[in-house]
Amino acid sequence: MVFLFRLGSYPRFLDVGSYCRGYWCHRFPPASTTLCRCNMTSSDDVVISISGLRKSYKVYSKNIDRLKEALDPRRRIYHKEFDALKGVGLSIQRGEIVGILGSNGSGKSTLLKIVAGVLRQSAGKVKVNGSVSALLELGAGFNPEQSGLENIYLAGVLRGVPRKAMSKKLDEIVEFADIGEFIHQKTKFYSSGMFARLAFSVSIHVDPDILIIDEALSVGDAAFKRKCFSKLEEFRKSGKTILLVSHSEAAITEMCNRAVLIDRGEVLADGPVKETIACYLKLINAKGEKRKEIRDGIVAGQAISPAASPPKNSTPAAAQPQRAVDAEELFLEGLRPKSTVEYPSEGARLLNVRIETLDGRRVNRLVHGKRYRYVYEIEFHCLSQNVSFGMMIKTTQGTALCGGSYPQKGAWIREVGAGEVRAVTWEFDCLLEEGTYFTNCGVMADREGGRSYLHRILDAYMFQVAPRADRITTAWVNLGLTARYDEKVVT
Ligand SMILES: Nc1ncnc2c1ncn2[C@@H]1O[C@H](COP(=O)(O)OP(=O)(O)OP(=O)(O)O)[C@@H](O)[C@H]1O
Repeated sequence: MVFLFRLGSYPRFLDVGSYCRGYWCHRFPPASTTLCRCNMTSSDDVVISISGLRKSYKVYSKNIDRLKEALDPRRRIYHKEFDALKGVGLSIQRGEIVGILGSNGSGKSTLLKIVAGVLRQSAGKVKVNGSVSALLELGAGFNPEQSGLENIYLAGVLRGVPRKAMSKKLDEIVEFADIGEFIHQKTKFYSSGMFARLAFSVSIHVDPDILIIDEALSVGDAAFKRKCFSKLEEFRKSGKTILLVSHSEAAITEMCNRAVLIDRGEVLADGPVKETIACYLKLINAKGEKRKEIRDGIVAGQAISPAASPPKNSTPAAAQPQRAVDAEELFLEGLRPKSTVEYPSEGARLLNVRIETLDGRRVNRLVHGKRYRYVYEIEFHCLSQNVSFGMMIKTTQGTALCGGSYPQKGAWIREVGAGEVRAVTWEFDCLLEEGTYFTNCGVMADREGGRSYLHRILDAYMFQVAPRADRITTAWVNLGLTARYDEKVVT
C-alpha cells in the first residue's frame, strides 16, 4: 500500500505519525511535496538512506517581518537563513536500533521529521524502504476535541490502517495505554503522560516496519517506560527498525545497537553506543574553547565503524559455547576503555584507578569466585567537607551490576585539606561470569548550594572475567546457583 500525500495539505495532527508502504523517497528539489514510490537500487537491507541532507529555516527577527516579506511588492527579503542540518548522511539497515544524541537545538527532531516525511528538506536525498510510524511532537497528532478512542481511529486513518483493522487492534491499544476512563474523555484534558501512553500504544500497534520516536518516552512514568522498552524489544526481535531520539544515555544504552551524535546540524560520530555516548558526554560537559577542541577531536576520529558495534543484548557468555577454563589472573596491556568520560575537576582529581588482587597485583582479567580490590586515589585541590566516595561496576551496555557509596550519610569524612592525597579501597567478591565489564568512580562533598561531585570518571577501568567450564548460569551474575534433578517419578 502506498500513500501519496501533500505536505501542504496535512492536517495539523498528522505531525505525530506518518505512514506509507513500499519504497518512497523525497529528494531535492522536490517537484512537489509529494512522497513518491521510487526504485531503490541499494541493498534491500538498507531501510533508510540519507545523503547530503540540508534543512534551512527562515528566521525572522520580528513576527511582522514575515508579513512584510509576503506583501512586499519589491520582494525584499526580511529573513535570515538558519541551517539546522548541514549535509547529513546516514545509512540505516533493517533491524538496527539507532539512537540519535545531541544537545538542544542540534537538529535531531528536524532529521526525524524529514525521515518521517512530515517536513521537507532544503536539499539532499532521503530514501525510506518500508512503512513508518512516527511519534514526534507529543500530543500534536491528536484532535483535542475528540476522545482518546476517536483519536485511535483517526491515528489509524493517518497511518493508512482501515477502520475495521483498527477495531481489531482497539482492545490491545487501549489496554497497553492503560489510561482508564480517560480513554472516553476529550484529549484536551490529557496530561503529557497520557498523551505519551496513547500515542506510543497506537504507534507500536499499527505494526510499522520502521518506528521513529522523538523523546516521547521521557514523559512517561517508570513503569510505563519499562513496558514500552519491553514492547520495543519485541519489535526489535521481529527484525524491525527503530530510530530513537533521547537525551537519556541510559535509554540509548539499553535500547540501541548503534548511536549517532549530531551537533549543530552535522553528524559528529556514528558507531557503537558506548563510544558515541562518550563523545556526547565529553561534548556537553565542555565549554568555550575546550568544546571546540573536543568537537574537532571527535570529528577527527569520526570513523567509528558501525560494524564494530557489539550485538545488542550480546548475551552473558553462558549462552555461548563453553571454552576451556582459563583461570589465570592477568593484566592485559591492551585492555583499556576507549569510552572513558572524565568530568571536569571541581576541587579534586581521581587518580590511578585499578583493580588489584588481595596481594596487591594490578589485574584486568579476573577469575570468578575470587576476591579483589577496586582502588583509586583522590588528590584534593581545596578544603573539602563531608566527603564521600562512589563506585559502580557495569556491563558493556551500561547496566549497573554493583554500586557503592561510602561512608554512609552521617558518617561522611568531615574534612580533607587542600593538597592532600587519599586512597579508597573497595573489596568485592567476583560473582560475575565471563564477560567484559566497566567501572565508574566518583568523589562527592558539600558545596555551596548542596552536595556535588568534586570529580567523577565513567568507564574509568575495564576488565574481563575469564571463562570457566563448570558453570550452569546463563546471566552476568552468579548468586551461588545450584540445581538438582530427581530421577524419581513425581506422582
Ligand atoms: N520552524 C523553525 N523555524 C526556525 N528554526 C527552527 C525551526 N525548527 C527548528 N528550528 C531550529 O533548528 C535547530 C534544530 O532544531 P531541532 O528541533 O531539530 O533540534 P533538536 O536537536 O531536536 O533539539 P531538542 O533536543 O531541544 O529537541 C534549532 O536551532 C531550532 O531553533
